[in-house]
Amino acid sequence: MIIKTKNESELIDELAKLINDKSEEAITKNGSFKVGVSGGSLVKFLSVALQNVKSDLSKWIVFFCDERMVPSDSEDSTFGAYKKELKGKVNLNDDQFVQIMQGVTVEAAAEDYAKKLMKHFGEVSLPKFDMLMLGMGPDGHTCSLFPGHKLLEETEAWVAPIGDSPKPPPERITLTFPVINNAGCVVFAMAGASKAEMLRRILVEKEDLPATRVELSEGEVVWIVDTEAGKYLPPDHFTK
Ligand SMILES: O=C(O)[C@H](O)[C@@H](O)[C@H](O)[C@H](O)COP(=O)(O)O
Repeated sequence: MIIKTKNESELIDELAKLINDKSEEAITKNGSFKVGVSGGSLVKFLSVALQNVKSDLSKWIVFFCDERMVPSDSEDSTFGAYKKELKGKVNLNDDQFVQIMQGVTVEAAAEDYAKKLMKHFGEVSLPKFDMLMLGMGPDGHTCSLFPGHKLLEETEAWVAPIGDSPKPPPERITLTFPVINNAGCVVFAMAGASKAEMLRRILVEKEDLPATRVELSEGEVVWIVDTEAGKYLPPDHFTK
């Protein structure tokens, strides 16, 4: 589903509506909302959207779709960015974020994060997130899954280490495609002209890029774009 909005503020409203629906559904059914978040521009969108959701935030468990191997007080830390942006605005405690282990190798951090997922999801064949909020970079990457990288072919691990990320910092951990594509819902929220050409290549040309490979086995992928980001998409591509 592709939703076109006039501007960033409308985009944030649509994102908030989707979060309300998905979190309410999950909390009613399972008593918690297990959601994965990315870094980048999403942090700012969420810091506004979450002020307008009616969801019971105390029932949220927040995971990272990818995270950089840097201390949380580093400017590069996604957890650090959320702490800074949400502070005083959104009622999510630090301990509701499932954080990655720092000060160890990327391999050890990925293994530890997979164990943390197992603790929350049980010993299932694949964890099922209620929702993943993904970003897409100018090269079509999503999470820390970059074009042409061997991690695109990962079929076993839930969480993979990456030591050679083309986007700095080089050391990160990331969810893998089997986990991403098992989610109940994925949302990409995109604003600005810098996303327009890549969105066309992904959604119209369907070029084999990481973001194109996000295809859920059961749930729905929702793209929420503003006018600028969606300017090269044909009108018949929009659901709304
Ligand atoms: O570690 C990262 O780099 C981010 O988690 C990444 O996956 C992000 O979601 C995209 O790069 C999009 O970032 P923007 O929304 O800022 O373009």
